[in-house]
Amino acid sequence: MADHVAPHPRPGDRSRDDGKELRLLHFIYGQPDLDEIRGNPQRVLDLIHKFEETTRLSMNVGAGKGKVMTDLIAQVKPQTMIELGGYVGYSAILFGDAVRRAGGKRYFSLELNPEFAAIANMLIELAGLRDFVRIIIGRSDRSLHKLFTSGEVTQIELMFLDHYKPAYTTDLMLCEQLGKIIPGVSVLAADNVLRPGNPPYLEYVRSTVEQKREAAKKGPVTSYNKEGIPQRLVESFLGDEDRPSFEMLGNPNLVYESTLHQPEGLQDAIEVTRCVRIRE
Ligand SMILES: C[S@@+](CC[C@H](N)C(=O)[O-])C[C@H]1O[C@@H](n2cnc3c(N)ncnc32)[C@H](O)[C@@H]1O
Repeated sequence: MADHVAPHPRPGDRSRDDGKELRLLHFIYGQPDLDEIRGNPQRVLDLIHKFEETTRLSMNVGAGKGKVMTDLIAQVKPQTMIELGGYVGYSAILFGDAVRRAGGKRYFSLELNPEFAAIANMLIELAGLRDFVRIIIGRSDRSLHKLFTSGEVTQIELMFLDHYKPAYTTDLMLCEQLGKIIPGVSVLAADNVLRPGNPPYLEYVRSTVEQKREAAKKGPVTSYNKEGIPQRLVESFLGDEDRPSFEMLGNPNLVYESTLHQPEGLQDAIEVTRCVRIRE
């Protein structure tokens, strides 16, 4: 391995490099009734929940917010869904299965950490979703750019944002400037907008066209806005010094309708944002 390649997980990653993700894989593949689990997404998810009774994985979207998403998937019925941040595959299995049941064709899971991606691939295979869910390893902005420029993805139908918190806004701006956010089609669902919180993203998707046009006068965005995002998250995954891979212009003329979906009893919520029209 070239010595300039940073190891995964990087310092600050919340996995704390304690091997719990590998222990999860052993726990699941060590089940005596493995043949009955094969091809059954719910059984794999149940085993992840069981593992979490003793070892907290901490980064899964979880059942409560997961239900918000599976309801949304049943309503939107995307042909293609993209998630930013796959971790060990919990959301890819839950949402990939829901997209398939809703008649969809493909689920892309974009994950930075190749070790997490390898584990997720093994669990997705066990769940019987190998031909449906594709994991793409790398940083989300470059992976999105490649998916768009290769023509594999022509528009955002439903995108789940659950990765490096400061990159939520810039990744959305990248989709906008490449013309992939389509009025009446594109829906965005962002996790962790209350806990730990993502004020720059909420401000962006809730601002008016006038406010965005005003902000755009300052020129392209070349760094991450980290205001109000807890420092431990700013230092996770990409690190405090990191910058977006592209200059982000966005498209200030896109009009969004954005609402918070907070399951009862949870402190966190998912922000669901629909692009409704474009202002000329
Ligand atoms: C909160 S976890 C995702 C949990 C997953 N969606 C679930 O609910 O099962 C965040 C993941 O995003 C990944 N990540 C962080 N920054 C990223 C980036 N810039 N591009 C792609 N993945 C990233 C991390 O490695 C981590 O696995």
